[in-house]
Amino acid sequence: MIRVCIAGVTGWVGQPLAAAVEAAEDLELVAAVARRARGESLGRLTISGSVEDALAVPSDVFVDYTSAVAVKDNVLAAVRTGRHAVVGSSGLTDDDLRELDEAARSAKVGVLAVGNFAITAALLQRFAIEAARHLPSWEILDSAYAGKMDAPSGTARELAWRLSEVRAPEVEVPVEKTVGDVAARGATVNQSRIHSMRLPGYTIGLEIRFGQQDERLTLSYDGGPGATPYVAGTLLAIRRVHEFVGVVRGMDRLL
Ligand SMILES: NC(=O)C1=CN([C@@H]2O[C@H](COP(=O)(O)OP(=O)(O)OC[C@H]3O[C@@H](n4cnc5c(N)ncnc54)[C@H](O)[C@@H]3O)[C@@H](O)[C@H]2O)C=CC1
Ligand SMILES: O=C(O)C1=N[C@H](C(=O)O)C[C@H](O)C1
Repeated sequence: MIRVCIAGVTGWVGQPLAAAVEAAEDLELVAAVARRARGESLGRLTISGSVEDALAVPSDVFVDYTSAVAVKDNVLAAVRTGRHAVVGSSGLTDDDLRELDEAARSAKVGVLAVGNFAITAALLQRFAIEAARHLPSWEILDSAYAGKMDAPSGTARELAWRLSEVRAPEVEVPVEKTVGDVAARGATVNQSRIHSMRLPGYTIGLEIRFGQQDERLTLSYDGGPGATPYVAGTLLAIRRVHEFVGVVRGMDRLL
């Protein structure tokens, strides 16, 4: 039986994830965190108001679906107390992930940090890597709901990082030589250009556009209004994270 602690348990993903953990025969939800629901009951448990309180309960895997502001400290606290961690929350930078990797290695635990647990997003990433081997120029468009606080999205950051392992995209006019406002060229993440839009009416989406003379290729991912796609991927990560030591990024190693 894998004992699970979920931070962000009342959230869009946390809530259905807790129900799925409770329903699984090999998993047990032993602790949960949500600041505003502190003291409320969730099945047999009482929701903790802080990660520190939740980590006082013995558990094997800590799962974070809180926010870009809280995730780093939460996961550091979990790995330092010997928990494997599954990171759903977005907002972690490459430097944050290096710091978490160091902490996880010294505690000999695994951290699976996945920008997007949906299979369709994982497939976009795989197809984009293949395309980048043949097409040297691309830019990334990240779209999300108006209230999403972090940019670029975790999905976009992870894609840029994976593409950097293939090559740096070719650009004709170096971005710093832009005439006008350099910000109009988007953010540079691992050498890829990312343009983030935050608009009402949108949920979450990612597009990568490749271009070369006389032809274009666009790969596009669209997340719908429900959290179901993320729950299945997160359950897989909870079951497999004990196989790793240190930080592992992306769904690839699980597929
Ligand atoms: N990797 C993936 O596949 C996915 C990642 N996400 C990311 O997960 C995060 C959470 O997303 P949602 O579930 O939509 O958020 P949400 O706002 O619906 O829920 C957040 C939950 O975290 C709790 N929370 C917020 N700040 C906290 C803190 N400082 N300490 C303890 N608890 C705290 C809230 O009380 C709530 O229970 C976001 O960063 C989002 O980008 C969301 C969906 C899928
Ligand atoms: O904020 C969200 O909701 C999501 N964020 C993730 C990200 O930052 O990539 C992905 C997920 O599809 C939903």
